[in-house]
Amino acid sequence: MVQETKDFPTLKNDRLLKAASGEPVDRVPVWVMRQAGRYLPEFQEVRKEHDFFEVCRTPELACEVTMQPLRRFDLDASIIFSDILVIPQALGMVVEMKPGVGPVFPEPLIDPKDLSKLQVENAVSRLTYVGDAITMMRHKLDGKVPLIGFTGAPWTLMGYMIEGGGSKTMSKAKYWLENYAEDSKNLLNTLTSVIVDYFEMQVKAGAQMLQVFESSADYITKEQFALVSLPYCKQIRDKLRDRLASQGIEPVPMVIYAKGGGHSLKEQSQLGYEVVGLDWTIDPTEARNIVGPKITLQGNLDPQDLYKSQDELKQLTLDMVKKFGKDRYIANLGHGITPATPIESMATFVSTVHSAFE
Ligand SMILES: Cc1c2[nH]c(c1CCC(=O)O)Cc1[nH]c(c(CCC(=O)O)c1C)Cc1[nH]c(c(CCC(=O)O)c1C)Cc1[nH]c(c(C)c1CCC(=O)O)C2
Repeated sequence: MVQETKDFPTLKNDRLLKAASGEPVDRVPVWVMRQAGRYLPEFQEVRKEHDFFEVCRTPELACEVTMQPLRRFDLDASIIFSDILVIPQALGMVVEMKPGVGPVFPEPLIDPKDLSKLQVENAVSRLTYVGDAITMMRHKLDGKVPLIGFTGAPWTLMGYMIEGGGSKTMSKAKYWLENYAEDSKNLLNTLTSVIVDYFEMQVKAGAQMLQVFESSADYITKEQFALVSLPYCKQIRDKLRDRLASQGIEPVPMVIYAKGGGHSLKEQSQLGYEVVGLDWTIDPTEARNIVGPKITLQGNLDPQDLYKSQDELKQLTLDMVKKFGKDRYIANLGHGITPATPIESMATFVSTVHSAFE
């Protein structure tokens, strides 16, 4: 099988990939969701000069901000700087990032007739800048740590496309599920197929692990999760595998992270993903009992714990890591790091994870 499609530098730190495949590690690997972001003054500097999506679309800028946290902290992975909302953009929707507000869609999907406006054909061709950033980043990393690619899951993307931005209730998207069931399915299928193309492109460009962000699982019931999330996340994994195998390309490990999906850990562990990401509401010991020994768990410190004293943070991090144990575990927060987090806390979190079993 073809291992890599490009001539990339040799990987020096493979703890993340070892943990994902269940091999023993010398110490627990750690990275942080949103590790490139507003809590870093150097990120703010870049954002003063450039619009958020301009950073995403310009490989040099995307690589620069991807690199920023790695210069400061002893992280075991990098994640390409981008956003889950580049997929709705590639489908022809306008998405703006408003400071202090978040993402805004001036023209969200109102009812099913709006689906015909989506430019589905060859949507991935409008995302080549992500692949370019990934390839450039693999060279810039010089094998320091692996590079993670990502996508939003279909339900989470559908939510943003219908709500027109963040929502406290997802009431409009849930209205679609109830009242436009067939159209909702069509939309979820469309997103699934774009995501498979997008992940294929990311792997070919050099992504070494892939994470699916189902960040809006917390708005739906366990029953709805089984209908609108699990089957599509499974299809993403299975279709991507087939697609890569047919071209002789080795698959990369995959992470499913469903914020609020703690009610369905068993089901998530049966999707064929190597790693299940946990939010902070789930107890590590319970999670391990539910998923069994053959899945790698990732997570799950409450991002708010980074606002506590350094001593408290150390203790909470140690307690967490000890509960998860050294093997089949990737340390992370239970959701993205928040903008006012003290930089010192990030350093404490990373070094505490690394020293946990010394
Ligand atoms: C739901 C979601 C989005 N984007 C993402 C998710 C899933 C993860 C999660 O649940 O947090 C994923 C994402 N967004 C961003 C990354 C970059 C890679 C990383 O360092 O983790 C990743 C992995 C950059 C970003 N994406 C965004 C920022 C901040 C925007 C800015 O610079 O103004 C960053 C660094 C903006 C964004 N993008 C999105 C929202 C809701 C917001 C606004 C909220 C916020 O500002 O934190 C959509």
